[in-house]
This record gives sequence, C-alpha cells and structure tokens, in this order.
Amino acid sequence: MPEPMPDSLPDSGAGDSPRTLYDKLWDSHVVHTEADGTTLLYVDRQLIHEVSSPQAFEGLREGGRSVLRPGRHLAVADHNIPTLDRRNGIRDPISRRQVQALEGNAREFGIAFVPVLDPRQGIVHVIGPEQGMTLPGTTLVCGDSHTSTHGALACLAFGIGTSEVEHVLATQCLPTRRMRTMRILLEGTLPRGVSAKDLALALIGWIGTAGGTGYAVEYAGPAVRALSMEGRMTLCNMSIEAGARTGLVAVDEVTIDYLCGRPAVPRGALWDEAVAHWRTLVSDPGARFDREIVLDVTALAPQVTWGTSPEMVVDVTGRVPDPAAEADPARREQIRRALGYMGLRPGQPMQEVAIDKVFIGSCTNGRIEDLRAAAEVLRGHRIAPGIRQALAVPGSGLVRAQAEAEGLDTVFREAGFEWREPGCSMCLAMNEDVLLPGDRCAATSNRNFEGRQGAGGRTHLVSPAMAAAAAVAGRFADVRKILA
Ligand SMILES: CC(C)[C@H](C(=O)O)[C@@H](O)C(=O)O
Ligand code: SF4
Repeated sequence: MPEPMPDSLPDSGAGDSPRTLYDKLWDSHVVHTEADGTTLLYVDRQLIHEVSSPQAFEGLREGGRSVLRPGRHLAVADHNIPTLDRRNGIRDPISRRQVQALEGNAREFGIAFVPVLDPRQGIVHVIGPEQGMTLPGTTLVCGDSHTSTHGALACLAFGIGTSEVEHVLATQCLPTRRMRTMRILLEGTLPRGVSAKDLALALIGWIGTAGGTGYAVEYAGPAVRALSMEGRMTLCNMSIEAGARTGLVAVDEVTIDYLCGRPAVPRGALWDEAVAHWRTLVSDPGARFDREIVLDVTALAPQVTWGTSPEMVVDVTGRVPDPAAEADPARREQIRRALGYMGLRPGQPMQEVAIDKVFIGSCTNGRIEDLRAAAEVLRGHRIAPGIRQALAVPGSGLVRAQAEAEGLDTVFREAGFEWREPGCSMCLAMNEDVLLPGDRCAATSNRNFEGRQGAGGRTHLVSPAMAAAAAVAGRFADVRKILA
C-alpha cells in the first residue's frame, strides 16, 4: 500500500510509489533514456560566468549554431573582477579580456548580461536565487562546481564542464546519468554561534570529501527546517566539497517566503499555481534513499579546518592532529604534508594559531545573513593589531545595498575591515585579492587546497561569525564565548 499523501498536496504525477525529491525533479525533466542509462535531461535555466564559457561560445560560432532559448540563460562576471575601484576598469589584461568576451558573447547570442557596474551584479550563485532565476522544480546548470548551492530551493542544480555549457546553449538539453540518492537527516537544534557552515564542515569531516560521490544529497530533518534560506544555500553549496554534485532541500514555508516577490518569480494567478506545485516538491513518506545518514547537531561546536582539504577539520576547541598517532600510512603522509604546507605543529591547540588575514565573502558565505552574523561579533571591536588585511565582500550588489541600509558597512569599517564591491574576490586567486606566500587566512569560502587563495597562502575555512571572532582575537577563538 502506498503511504497516503496529505490532502493539501496535489498529485505530483508519477504513479503510486513514494518518490524522493530527486526522483521527482529527475522524472519531470527526462527527455529520453538510452538502454545504458544515459539520459537526455531538459535544462530549464543556465547561469554563465566568464571563466567556463569562452570556449563554449567559440564552439557555437565555429559550428555556425545559435542559442536555442536565449531567455533561459543569465550571464554575469564574478571571478575575475576587481572588488575595488571598478569604475576605473579592470587593470589585469587577461581578466579584462575575459570579462569583455562574456559581455560580447552575451550580446552576440542574445543572452541577458548583468553589467559589472549594475547594482544587481554579484557572484553567480548569489544572484541566481536573489533574482528568482532559481526556482523549485526546475533544472539549473552552470559551468561551476558550486551550482549545488541552488538545490536549497528544491531545484535540481549541478555544475557542468565547458563543452556541456555549449551543449546546453545549443540544445537546452544535457546528456547525463541519474545519481544515487542520499538523505542526511539532521536532528536537534544548532547551538548559538554554530551555523550552517559549521554543519557543512563537520559533515565533510565526517563523511569525507568523497563521501557524497555519485549521490544527490537531500538535507532534511528539524535542523534543516530551522535554517534560513541563506543557511540552506551554504549547506548545499558545500555538497560538492563532500563529493556530491547536487545538494537538495525540500520546499517549505521558508522557501516560499524567500521566493515571494523576487523579479523572475511568477506573479498573480501564476504564483498561486506555482506555489501549489512547489509544495509537492518534498520526498514522499516512505521514499527509499540509497544511503541515509542521521546526525544530531545539538552538541555541534564551531569548526576550523587545519589542513589542505575541507575534511581536515576540527572543533575550535580541538588540536591540530599528530601524524604519528595515525595508523594508516597514506593518511599519515597526507597529514604530515598538510601540516608542512600549513606551517602547523602536531598537537597545536587551534586557538593558539595566529592569523594574518581575514576574508568574509564568497558564494558560501557572502549573503546578508552571513554579514549580519559577522557584524554581530565585530560590533564595538577592532581587528587585532597583527591582522594585516581584513576583507568584507558582499556576494552581490543587492546584498551590499541591504547591508549598507542596515549600517553593517559601518560596523565592518569601524572594526578595521575593508568594505568591498561584490565578486568571488579572495575565495580564489583569479583577481587582485590574493594571499601572499605564507599568509594565514581565516576564510569563509569553501576550498583550502594549496595555493587556492594565492601561491603559498594558507587557508582555514570557518563560518562568518568565527572569521569575525578570529579577526578580533588575532587567532582562532571560540565565538560561543564571545556571544555568551
Ligand atoms: C572557476 C570555476 C570553474 C570554479 C568552479 O567550478 O567551482 C570556481 O568557481 C571554484 O570555486 O573553484
Ligand atoms: S565565490 Fe569562490 S567558490 Fe564561489 S563561484 Fe566564486 S570562486 Fe567559486
């Protein structure tokens, strides 16, 4: 017997057996499936940035092809743009050419482009949801691994390669394969000072950077329901760091409230129709997942990475691991190498590790709630004398404007932070915001491999509140004590 569906949910349309949210999104976009499982999937929306798109447009030009549905794509430059004085243009010639190429390609192929000086410009994964481009029940792709972010809105979203970007531009379809499904059920309540970022880091520490490989992960349970849309996006954003190309959260009132009134979201009767459909975008009771993980978050502590992979993470109250205590020789060597690069001693308490720089921003933590969380810690404080640079970089122009309306820019500035214009900034070394060799940075971004923020730079991934606490203390500090 199938489990009964609640009365308020319209039938989602595929027989009686309970389906996961992923199954529903997948089933409603299949164009054709081959005997070997290769599936042609319909793509509703594509976001495009300057780094992964030039060859795709070049391919179209060479093949004499056009874009099938230009209205389904949105282009924005985010990785290569300066976050300072951008009215004076881009100094670096390679970056300048890349951004000009994106604008030219968008114009040539009739795709909407958000100009660098437009108030809506920002990181592609921040502006998609913000503009209502990201909708529940749709498929969305982008030539960028952190496209998983958009799954927070029950949208089947994943990163693709440049040749696939071209394919989607030309055909609005993508050959791909069905993923396996994993549910991560998060029970309990997050303590004060512990955020979605800590949750994401702790999960990766637990399941490892390959733990989600091949899976579409659905985050569920009371601790996820209690997260804001921003927090859900942070969690889904880092799915890729756990190996999963897709992260998902089912639709609830938080999703619907977030979407209401956004520019590209349906209005009037269409809104009512859309909401009725969106409410079906939940995993049915009794739906089977290929893997299930249950975790209680009630005792979770703020997290800090110590190594060169997001899984190399400990509680802020913890210590840098000792390779000598590791039984597995491969793992021992990894720890040894990471400690060498990071300039850390085995067994060193995390709270004794002093930092040089702080970066608050990125598509993981550059949204308004992230800036509020950091500002709450910074208010009335100054960054420690040893901090040589502290950047606050909103994820979009609209986030920046909202933060300014709330006076957060003043809080950051008075604390000694630089208040920058939106972009990927110091998340990766593709623009002017880079670490110098040996610099140690508390960063709210998502990757910490060798050289990620600049050659020789040392990245510690933390939440916005923890980055602010580290800025004030000059070393990693337990933000729970500051907020207590
Ligand atoms: C440059 C881009 C293709 C890349 C990605 O795919 O994620 C970048 O955004 C990153 O975070 O490393
Ligand atoms: S902010 Fe960082 S992770 Fe996000 S898209 Fe830009 S470079 Fe990639």
